[in-house]
Amino acid sequence: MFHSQTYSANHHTPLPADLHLLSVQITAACGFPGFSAQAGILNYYRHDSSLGIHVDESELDHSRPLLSFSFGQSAIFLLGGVRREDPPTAMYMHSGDVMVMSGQSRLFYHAVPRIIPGPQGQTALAMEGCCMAFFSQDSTLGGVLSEEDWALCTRYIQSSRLNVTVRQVLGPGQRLPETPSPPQKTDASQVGGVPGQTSQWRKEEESSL
Ligand SMILES: O=C(O)CCC(=O)C(=O)O
Ligand SMILES: [Fe+2]
Repeated sequence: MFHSQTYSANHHTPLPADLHLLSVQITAACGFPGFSAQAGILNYYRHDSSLGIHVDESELDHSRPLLSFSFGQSAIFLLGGVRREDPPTAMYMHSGDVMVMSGQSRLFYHAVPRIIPGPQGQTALAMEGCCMAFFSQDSTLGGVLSEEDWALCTRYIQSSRLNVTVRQVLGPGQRLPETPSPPQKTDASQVGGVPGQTSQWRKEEESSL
């Protein structure tokens, strides 16, 4: 079952600057200027993983779009409606796909019931196309990954799916409460991060569909 999360003003790791810029550019191109990428959540899926039905409503401002980037193996994504019982539309999410949930769909129920192998060869290609650019020399993360680490990531993504969602948490004039939760685990997202923007890590959990 998916548990709701809360954002904290005092416990966060910075969001990678590249991911921030990419999110701002995609949302602007989709007609949503002024988006601020304030939080990121990473979902790791093995071949037998799933994500239960939920609505992303932990953010304080729901009027801003939510972006979802997919890498590695494919997924079946179910997009429902505002009510849990609304019949869902099933769609594939392949490596390199970006989904923008905006307007009404920002608060639609959704779930990931199945991970399926990506189209032959496309996983590796999308990895190269998307992630090489992400970790390129021009990038703030450039040079961070050794060849050995890169080989490890490539192997990992050949049997797993990685999904990154990027959200704007606060509307104009809104502030996060300070919370006493323990500091989050540190990771590569701290390199070249955007101060004041959050990166959270969520392990996927079994579906309750
Ligand atoms: O993995 C996905 O495609 C969906 C992730 C998701 O719904 C979320 O992070 O809230
Ligand atoms: Fe979600």
